[in-house]
Amino acid sequence: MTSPITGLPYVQCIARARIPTVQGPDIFLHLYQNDRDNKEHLAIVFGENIRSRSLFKRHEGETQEDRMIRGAYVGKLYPGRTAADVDEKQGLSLTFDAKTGDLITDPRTTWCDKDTLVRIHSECYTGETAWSARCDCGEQFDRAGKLIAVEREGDIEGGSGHGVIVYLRQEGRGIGLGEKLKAYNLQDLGADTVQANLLLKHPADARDFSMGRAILIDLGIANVRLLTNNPDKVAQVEQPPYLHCVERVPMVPLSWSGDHTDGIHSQEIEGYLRTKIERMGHLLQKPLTLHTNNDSSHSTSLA
Ligand SMILES: Nc1nc2c(ncn2[C@@H]2O[C@H](COP(=O)(O)OP(=O)(O)OP(=O)(O)O)[C@@H](O)[C@H]2O)c(=O)[nH]1
Ligand SMILES: [Zn+2]
Repeated sequence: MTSPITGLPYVQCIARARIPTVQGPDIFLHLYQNDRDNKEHLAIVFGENIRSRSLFKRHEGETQEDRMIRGAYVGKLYPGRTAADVDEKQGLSLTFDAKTGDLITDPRTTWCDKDTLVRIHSECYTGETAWSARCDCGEQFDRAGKLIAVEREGDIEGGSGHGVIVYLRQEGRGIGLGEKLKAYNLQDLGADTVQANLLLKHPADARDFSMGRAILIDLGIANVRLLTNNPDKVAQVEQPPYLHCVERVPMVPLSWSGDHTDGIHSQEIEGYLRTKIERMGHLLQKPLTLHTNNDSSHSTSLA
């Protein structure tokens, strides 16, 4: 199979499951396969009615039980439920094109035509799992989930329980964990995050967001409110006429707000954020407390 949209990878959601979370709302984890790499890219979906077109499409010969096991069900699963396409308890039912098996989208059961809060997140094992204070990935991941769940936080309009975090397996801005660890050693030797990549003969940013676009389109998202500071991501989410960024929602580091006790505090994160602003064009207003390049204690002959 190839994607019907020129240039985009062909993506297929092969399974979805409800995950109750310690943060509050249930999320629906979607696992995607694609025709470009062997990685399992993910979509963390808030809202049962945001539906993957590839997941919900009827497969020839499959039973209602098969569909429930794949996660292609409406409403909520409960012991003894027999139909995937109908949730009798909630009075919900899905309909399909008899010829193609495609889901027919109905606003009573499927999220459509709404501006949707989205984060396109790239994997960061160190920041999300190993508590790294070198980068802000873990904090941004948590904040994205919180902002999608709430109605409003300060002057930011949240997702009120609807939104998507697309989780792309492009660790280390696409260079992989091994190369990122080498880049960290170069950073301890005085290079910044961009210089370290270049010294390793990688581009400053090796990522490709076409997978993210394909996944959002598969989820029926058309108008994106994108949680990011990265202007490149804003540009890369555009796939006219299918997908548009209607708003950029900034992600200001928690350590810059309030009484400065929240968030990540380390010399490394200061250098990282400073480089994102000064060398990668990130749209953040640098606070005065963030040192400039000239007073960095990291400068060595490498820099
Ligand atoms: N090569 C390299 N990758 C890093 C470093 N620090 C973090 N990363 C990776 O950078 C990526 C960060 O991705 P995101 O947080 O999605 O994006 P971003 O470009 O920072 O933009 P925002 O949306 O504003 O957060 C992840 O893949 C991390 O693994 C580093 O020092 N070197
Ligand atoms: Zn990170």
